[in-house]
Amino acid sequence: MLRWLTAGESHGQQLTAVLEGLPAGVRVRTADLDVDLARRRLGHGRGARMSFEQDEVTLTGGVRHGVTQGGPIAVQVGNTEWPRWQTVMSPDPVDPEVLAGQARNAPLTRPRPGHADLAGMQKYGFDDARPVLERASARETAARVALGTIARAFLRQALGVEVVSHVVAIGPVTVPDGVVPGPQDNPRIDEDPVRCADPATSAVMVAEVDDARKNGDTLGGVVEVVVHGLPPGLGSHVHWDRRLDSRLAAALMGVQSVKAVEVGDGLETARRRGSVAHDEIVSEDGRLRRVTDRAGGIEGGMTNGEVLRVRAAMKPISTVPRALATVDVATGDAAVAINQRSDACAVPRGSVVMEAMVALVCADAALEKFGGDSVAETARNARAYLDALPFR
Ligand SMILES: Cc1cc2nc3c(=O)[nH]c(=O)nc-3n(C[C@H](O)[C@H](O)[C@H](O)COP(=O)(O)O)c2cc1C
Ligand SMILES: C=C(O[C@@H]1CC(C(=O)O)=C[C@@H](OP(=O)(O)O)[C@H]1O)C(=O)O
Repeated sequence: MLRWLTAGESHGQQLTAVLEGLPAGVRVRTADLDVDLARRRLGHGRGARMSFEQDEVTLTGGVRHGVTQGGPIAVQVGNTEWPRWQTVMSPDPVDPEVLAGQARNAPLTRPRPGHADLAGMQKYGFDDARPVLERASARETAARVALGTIARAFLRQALGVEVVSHVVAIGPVTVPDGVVPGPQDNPRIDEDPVRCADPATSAVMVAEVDDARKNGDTLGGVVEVVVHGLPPGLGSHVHWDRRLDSRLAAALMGVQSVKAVEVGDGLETARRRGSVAHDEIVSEDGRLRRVTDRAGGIEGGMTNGEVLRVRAAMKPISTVPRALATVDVATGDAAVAINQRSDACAVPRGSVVMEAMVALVCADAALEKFGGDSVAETARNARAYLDALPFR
């Protein structure tokens, strides 16, 4: 079983992530993590913080000379902004007089509709939203992306699997049907300002983001993660919580701002008749193949050997510059919500986070099926399984 956990606050000293259960022998370097962390900071619509802050990544456990050792893998992602926050976010008590002189420490009492502020303050009995937003913030996704890079390296080296993603909608602007990136398409998609695989749609998306920003507004959208090369039979049809679709949905819904997940053609499938909703099976040169991939590569909660496709819908950012109505909980008076700097649209960055979550879940499902204390053993077990498949 693969397990992972993150700790750390948005303006804290660093994020910490631990990944446990990965076999030995996976080749991964700090520079690989840097690449994905840099991808997570890009995208038209990103906020100011993305340009001035850096992710300082350090592998502090489980990897030696560029190879995993079988033990828990620990990663730190340092915040280069820490020197400006070290008083306000100090883990140890600070002289109240010093703290009082810090504008940054002023209590945040105007909760943002759509953010975690109010519910978190009520739940924990805080009179300041600071501790809530510090942990609710999607800054935490940097730690998940770092772990996702390691899971992706395992999938590639054990099974030849590639995880890619693209933005399929920003606000009302949607890519045409049938745009599905190939296994090597991530670098090309990374070059697009909104990580859209269709250049014509990308231009309209960029204009939509510009228009929202000009009007003091924010946008959400939909990303699709596509996984090439998964063998059939990952996941399970026998228990609800072992189904791969339920695990993917939970992992994607666990990303800040995700409000819906679709597998394959998802909601559209529900509107179709059965005769045009499924993927018919044909035999070609002695191999079984699907004519279409409407199911997104999952049937009965298991991979079916086709390309896996899952979509996650992100709501618009809740720190809306044209601030929303709220109540100042310190006074009970009507107010406008906290409105600091914010992304206008985080969907392109979000797609890199969703890739990481899908890579982690697929790696977990692969280890459940094939096991292995070394990546070579996992690969050997997978090959033996594939060679013995009764219907290929
Ligand atoms: C990559 C990414 C970047 C985000 N950036 C912001 C942001 O700049 N401002 C903001 O208010 N929310 C941002 N969010 C969304 C909030 O973190 C999220 O809405 C909040 O934690 C409440 O959780 P919920 O939307 O799941 O209910 C971002 C989300 C992601 C995935
Ligand atoms: C820092 C990151 O994203 C942050 C996520 C976020 C939120 O509320 O989720 C709010 C913003 O932070 P701040 O309010 O300090 O400007 C984003 O910049 C990051 O992704 O690395």
